[in-house]
Amino acid sequence: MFLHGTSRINNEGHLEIGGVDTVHLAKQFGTPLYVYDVALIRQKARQFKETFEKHHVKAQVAYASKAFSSVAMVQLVHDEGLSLDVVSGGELYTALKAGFPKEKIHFHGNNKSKAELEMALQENIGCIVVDNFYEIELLKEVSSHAKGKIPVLLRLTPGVEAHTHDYITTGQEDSKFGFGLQNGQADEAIKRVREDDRFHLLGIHCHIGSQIFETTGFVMAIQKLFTKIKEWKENIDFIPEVVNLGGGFGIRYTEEDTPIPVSQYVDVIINEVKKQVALMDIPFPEIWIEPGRSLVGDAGTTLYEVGARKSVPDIREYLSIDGGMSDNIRPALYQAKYEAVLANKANEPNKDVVSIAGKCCESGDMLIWDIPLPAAKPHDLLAVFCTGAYGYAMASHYNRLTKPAVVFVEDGDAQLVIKRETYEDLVRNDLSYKVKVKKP
Ligand SMILES: Cc1ncc(COP(=O)(O)O)c(C=O)c1O
Ligand SMILES: N[C@@H](CCCC[NH3+])C(=O)O
Repeated sequence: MFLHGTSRINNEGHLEIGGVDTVHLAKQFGTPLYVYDVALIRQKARQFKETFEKHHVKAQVAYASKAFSSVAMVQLVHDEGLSLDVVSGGELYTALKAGFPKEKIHFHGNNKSKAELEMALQENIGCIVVDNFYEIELLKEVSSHAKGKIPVLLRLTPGVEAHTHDYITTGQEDSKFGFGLQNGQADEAIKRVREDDRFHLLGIHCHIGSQIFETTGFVMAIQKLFTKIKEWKENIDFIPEVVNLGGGFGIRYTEEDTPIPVSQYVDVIINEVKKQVALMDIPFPEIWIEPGRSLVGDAGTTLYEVGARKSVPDIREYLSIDGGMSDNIRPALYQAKYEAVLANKANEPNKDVVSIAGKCCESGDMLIWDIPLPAAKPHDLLAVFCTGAYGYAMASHYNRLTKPAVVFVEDGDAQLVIKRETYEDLVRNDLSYKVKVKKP
C-alpha cells in the first residue's frame, strides 16, 4: 500500500489523513466524501516556490484551478502565495468570492465569451492568455471595460507531442488551443496585438499536456520557443517579459507511474531557459508555470461506502460503492487507474480480488478493475487514493446523483469546505412545464 502525504494507518487499523481517522470522517460527513490533505498541498506549493527561489529567478507559480476549484481551495492557494489560473467566468467568480488578489489571476480558455472577457477587464485581473485571432477582436470590442492597457500573453502551440493520453496532450500542432508556432500564426498574433495600443503584450505561453513524467517535452518546447524568440528579437524587436510554460507535471496514481519530484521539473525548466537565454543573448524572462494535478492530485482521497456484491462465477467479483463516474469520470474517460484500501480494515490481509463498480447506470462505470482487498462487507469504507485533481472538478449529476461533500483535514482538524448536495439542490433550477390547454 502506497501512502501519500500525512496518510497513515492508525492503532485501530484505520486509514488516517491529516491526523483524522477516515472512519470518523465518514460517520460525521457521510459518503462519498472527498478528503484533502492540506499539509500535502502546502508542501507541494512550497517545493515549487522554493525551487524558483533557489535559482533566484523571477517567477509565478499559478495553480491551475481547473484541477479543483472551490472558495476554500482558492484561499489555500492564496495562503501559500501562489497565483491562479482560471479558465471560465465560473472559476474567475470563485476566485473573486474567495478574495483572491486580482492581479495574480490569469485567464485562459479557447473560447472565452464576450461577457467573460468584460468581467476579466472590469475586475482588472493580472492577464488574459489569448488563444486565437477571434479573441483578439473580441478583446478590442470590450476594451472600454479595461482599467488601462490589457495585459496579454499569447498561447502558442510549439509542436511538441507529450507522451500522455491523447485527450490530454495539448502542445501538438493539430490542437484546438493556441497559435501555431511553426505555421506563422504566432508571428501574426504578435503583430496584431503589438500594433494596437490597447494591449500590453507581456509574453508568451505554452502548455504541452498533462500527467507528463519526462522532462524532454518541456526541454523541447523551451528550445522551440527560444529559437523563435531569437528570430523575433532580430526581426521585429520583440522579447517577451514573461514565458509561461504551463503545467502538466505527473503524479503517482499507481505503481505504474514514475513521476519525478516537482523540484526536478522546475530545475530542468530553469536550466534549459538559462542555456537558451545565454545562447540567444536575451534578457532572462520571468518564468511562470501552471501546475494543477501535481499540487492537489495525490492530496485527495475519496471515501465510499461498500454496498452490493455480485459474483460472476470463475470470472469476476463486483463490489459496488455509493458513488462512481458521477464523482470520478477519469477511469471511464481516460482508462485512469487508481489504488484503494478498505479504510476501516487497512491492516487486514488482502484475501479477495474484486472490481469496484460505481452505482451509475452504465457498464463502463467501473472505478477499479481486479484490485486485491481484504474480505469486504456492506458498510465497509473504501478509500480511493489520488483523486484530488479532476475528480470533484469533473463531477456530474448523471443519474441525478448529488455531488459529494469535500473536507479539508490538517493537524487533526477536519473542516467541511463544500457541502454535500441535497435532492432539493438538484431540482433548484428546474421549472414545471405549463401545458397550454388546447381550446376545443
Ligand atoms: C493551459 C493549462 N495550464 C495548466 C494546466 C494544468 O495541467 P496539470 O493539471 O496537468 O498540471 C492545463 C491542463 O492540462 C492547461 O490546459
Ligand atoms: N481532465 C484531465 C486533465 C486535463 C488537463 C486540463 N487541460 C485529467 O483528468 O487527467
